[in-house]
Amino acid sequence: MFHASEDSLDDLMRVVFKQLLTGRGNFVVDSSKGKSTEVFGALLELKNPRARLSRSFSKAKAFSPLGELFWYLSGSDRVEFIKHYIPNYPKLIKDEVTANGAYGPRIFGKEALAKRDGASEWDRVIRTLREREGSRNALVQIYDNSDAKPKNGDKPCTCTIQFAIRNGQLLMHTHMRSNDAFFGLPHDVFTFTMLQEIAARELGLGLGRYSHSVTSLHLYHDSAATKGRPANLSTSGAEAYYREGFHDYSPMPEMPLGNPWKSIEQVKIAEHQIRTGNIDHTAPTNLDPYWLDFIELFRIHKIFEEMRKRGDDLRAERPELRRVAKIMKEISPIYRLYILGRLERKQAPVRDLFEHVG
Ligand SMILES: O=c1ccn([C@H]2C[C@H](O)[C@@H](COP(=O)(O)O)O2)c(=O)[nH]1
Repeated sequence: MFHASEDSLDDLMRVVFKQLLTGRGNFVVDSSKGKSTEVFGALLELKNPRARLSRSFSKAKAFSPLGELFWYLSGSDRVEFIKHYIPNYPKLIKDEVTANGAYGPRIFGKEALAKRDGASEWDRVIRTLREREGSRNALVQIYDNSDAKPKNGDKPCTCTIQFAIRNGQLLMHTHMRSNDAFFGLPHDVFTFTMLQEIAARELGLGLGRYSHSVTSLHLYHDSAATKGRPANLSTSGAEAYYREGFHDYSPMPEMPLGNPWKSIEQVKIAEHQIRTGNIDHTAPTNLDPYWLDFIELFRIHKIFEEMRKRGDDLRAERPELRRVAKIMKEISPIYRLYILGRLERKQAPVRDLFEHVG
């Protein structure tokens, strides 16, 4: 059994990668998704669930986990939606249209309609905890026995998410049957700890620790792209990440107090508008900056996606990059790292635009 308890996602990834790159007792497994090194039976704890975004050079990603979170919150199983944030998704699940294993419909109902009516699994869990603080019953089962039957390549990797109140704080424990340490783990820790903080706010409780157990925690071996499978550079990526050393500890800001669902609904509308082409959609001005920042990140992601699709030269892109620089000055400085990461090669020729940011 592998066990790690750390303050931040980066510290957790560091010890997990160390185990998978150099630890003892690992297995080498040849699965349908490729060869991997596996630790069988892992228990991870994140002491501060807000330290859920990597601050590294190589794994600093905010747009795709945030997109995936809002995919869940929207109760969507549409590949079109998640593809906007994770372009490889259809290849990974071998379906262009429907993600059979999507977590959102299972937690919030299809298109979150059950959530709107207070009848989703999420609402049941919240009610259970309101009725009985000591409950050990506040869980949502995600993987279902029927998932074993071949529908498409996409079987949920998460078995259960469970919440509990201890010492006045909301704890959360996720159990996964299978977790890709390089790509899946950071996304899953981000989305689940966000759900934990949403539930804590809805219940008016403090945010406790996050724990995460995995049956097969694995790191794929590097492999070239084949017809059905994208290239995988997880092992060399994990080595590069490990060589970076220790990372800055910068938790995300706290979610505003009070029931967050009204704000979430507004962000969901804005996300949909922006993703589907209304890039100038303006959010209600009474929305807390915490949530407005997410909308601006969705806007920046869309701007970059459109630029990538058009493939213009930097001169043509300059007005849009100026807009990105302006947004960057206005939102929480914690997100600058992720925006700068997206600029990559663009940064040098347009350096002047970004000189006075931060
Ligand atoms: O939330 C998720 C969903 C999928 N995976 C990874 C785990 C496996 O590497 C792969 C699924 O493959 P199977 O376990 O279904 O073979 O996707 C995750 O890490 N997290």
